Amino acid sequence: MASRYIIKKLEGKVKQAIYGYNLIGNGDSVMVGLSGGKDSYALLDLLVTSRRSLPIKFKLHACHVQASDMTYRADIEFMEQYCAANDVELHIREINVDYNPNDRKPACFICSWKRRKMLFTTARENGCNKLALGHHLDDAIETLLLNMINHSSISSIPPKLSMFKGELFLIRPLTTCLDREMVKYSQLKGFPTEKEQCQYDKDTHRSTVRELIRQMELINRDARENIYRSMQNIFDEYIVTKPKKKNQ
Ligand SMILES: Nc1ncnc2c1ncn2[C@@H]1O[C@H](COP(=O)(O)OP(=O)(O)OP(=O)(O)O)[C@@H](O)[C@H]1O
Repeated sequence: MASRYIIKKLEGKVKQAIYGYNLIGNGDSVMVGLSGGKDSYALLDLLVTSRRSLPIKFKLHACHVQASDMTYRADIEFMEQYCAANDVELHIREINVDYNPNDRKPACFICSWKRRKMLFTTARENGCNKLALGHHLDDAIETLLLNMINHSSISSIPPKLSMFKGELFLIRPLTTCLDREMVKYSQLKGFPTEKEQCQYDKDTHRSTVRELIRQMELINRDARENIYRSMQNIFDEYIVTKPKKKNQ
């Protein structure tokens, strides 16, 4: 009963995001970035379910990008079986991160930049007009806080973003889903976790922000959702604007 509830709840959240943010329409070709982790498997599975249940006709592709010089390895066999059984066209691509420890940029930054580029290229080569990523609510609020702390900006990862003058849209159908819900969903559906972790898999800033959010929940147990919703409630008159310069 509890498992049925969480599955239905997430199906409802994804459906709401699809309609509420106009993420997917008739005739769309959607490519899912499939890392082999719990979030992107859950995303792909929830989109497979949406395609069956919603009156929207769309094609599904999945693309897994493997960094040949990193140790992260996903279960490719499972991916192939899942995609074949669910009418999803799978594309496996390879990149070289070519990380030099003397570089100023961390390995994760270079890897994710090259991976993103490969996802864009593969989506466009296959006529996809949407690229779906498995970011969820926790990712959105962690990014918001990190951008405030590090870049003095109020910005996050939006549910829909136009790229290449509207030729491709980046979409995030899990935008209102919580990380703990994704963990549960993936366990219930029996999705694999990655076979081998990446050797650089330690974003200490993100884990510190995660801990900070847990502390915030001690003040208000709805802190997580409230921080997310605060991006939808910006009161122009009650924020600090930039002061005018002398000659303005
Ligand atoms: N190697 C990859 N190949 C294809 N898509 C990827 C890959 N890595 C990440 N992505 C996409 O980018 C999203 C965000 O990546 P991130 O590394 O933050 O993943 P995550 O939060 O650990 O999610 P997941 O559980 O899906 O790995 C993923 O959900 C997925 O859609």
